[in-house]
Amino acid sequence: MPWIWQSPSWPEFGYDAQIIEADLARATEVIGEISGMRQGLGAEEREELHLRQIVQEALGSFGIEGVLLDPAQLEVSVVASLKHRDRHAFSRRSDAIATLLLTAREDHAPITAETLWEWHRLLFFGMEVEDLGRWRESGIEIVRSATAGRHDVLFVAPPAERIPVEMARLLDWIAQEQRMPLAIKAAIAHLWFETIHPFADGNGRIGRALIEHIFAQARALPFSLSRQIEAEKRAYYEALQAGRRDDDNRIDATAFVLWFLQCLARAAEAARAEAQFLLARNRFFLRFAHRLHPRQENVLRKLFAQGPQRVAEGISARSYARIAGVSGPTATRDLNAIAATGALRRSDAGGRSTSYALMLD
Ligand SMILES: Nc1ncnc2c1ncn2[C@@H]1O[C@H](COP(=O)(O)OP(=O)(O)OP(=O)(O)O)[C@@H](O)[C@H]1O
Repeated sequence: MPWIWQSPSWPEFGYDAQIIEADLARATEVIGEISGMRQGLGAEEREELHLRQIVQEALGSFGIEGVLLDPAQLEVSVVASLKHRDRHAFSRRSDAIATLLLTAREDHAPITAETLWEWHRLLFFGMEVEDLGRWRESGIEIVRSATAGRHDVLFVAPPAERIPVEMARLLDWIAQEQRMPLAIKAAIAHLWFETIHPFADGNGRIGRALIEHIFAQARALPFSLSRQIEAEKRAYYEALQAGRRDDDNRIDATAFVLWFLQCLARAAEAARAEAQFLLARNRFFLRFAHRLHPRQENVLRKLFAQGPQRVAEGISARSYARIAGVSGPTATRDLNAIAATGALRRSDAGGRSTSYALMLD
């Protein structure tokens, strides 16, 4: 079977503007809403959201099989990278990943082959991988579930000797293309990059960093898209396959572009909920912190750190005692004192199951 890169239309990617129109409008609208919400945050809150975003992205999408990234370690690395953006000496993999993610989002220089090689070195910092920091030197095929002796070849990428020319053409297109809506440009660049599959490993992750980089040319995405792609991996793979239809004189990428825009909107909606939660938390402490004992505030902050679901469950004397490291009677006394400030409301259940709801506005 001839592969798409063997077609005479390669690499003329196109899409049906009418089919994607509504989804493009939706994605643009919700991204705009989040950017607007961010404008309304204080500098500290914005920095916190940014930090969370990078950490989530790294955790959700930049781990390596079998080598888990430690969230706390990663946070330290991201904070350090945010403070010293030009640093080049790392001792840990999490430092290198944090630098990769920040560079992809914040470096406005046109992307070159050297940039991508550098990202590849950062991605695999401290690890032994084939063709580190350069294009792959052997062939690659993408297979579906390779079981002993049998597998379906989904796609064969272009041979290694074509990569320098193919990548030069893609990078040139990224530099030149100015008219296309950014979200569509990012989708096509990603699809094109994955079709070339220029590295021996890490093509998914570098391709996702490329998306962030393209958005950052105008305005960095105010949330993590990689995390959403990771959560929808099966549909993503199908969209990659479906988004390369040979259509006489062009490659019809409509199916992939459509999926990408919808994924973008879902990521933005999740980010909106997170930002709203953060704002509600800040308003909560603004209203009540001055009336709380430091231990009480500390327990409530720990609860918020566990996310919206945990906060919605409220807190019992038992969990308060565990979090604060105090006895049951002290926990009950503290909870009643907090309830007296109006920050908590005691549930009617009573007895051992008594729980206190947090009074968010
Ligand atoms: N049919 C396909 N054609 C082209 N590219 C594909 C296809 N299916 C998957 N891909 C891409 O290949 C990536 C996997 O390639 P590779 O293993 O080199 O990347 P990775 O970064 O190590 O993996 P991951 O994306 O799972 O983190 C997928 O993330 C996807 O972007």
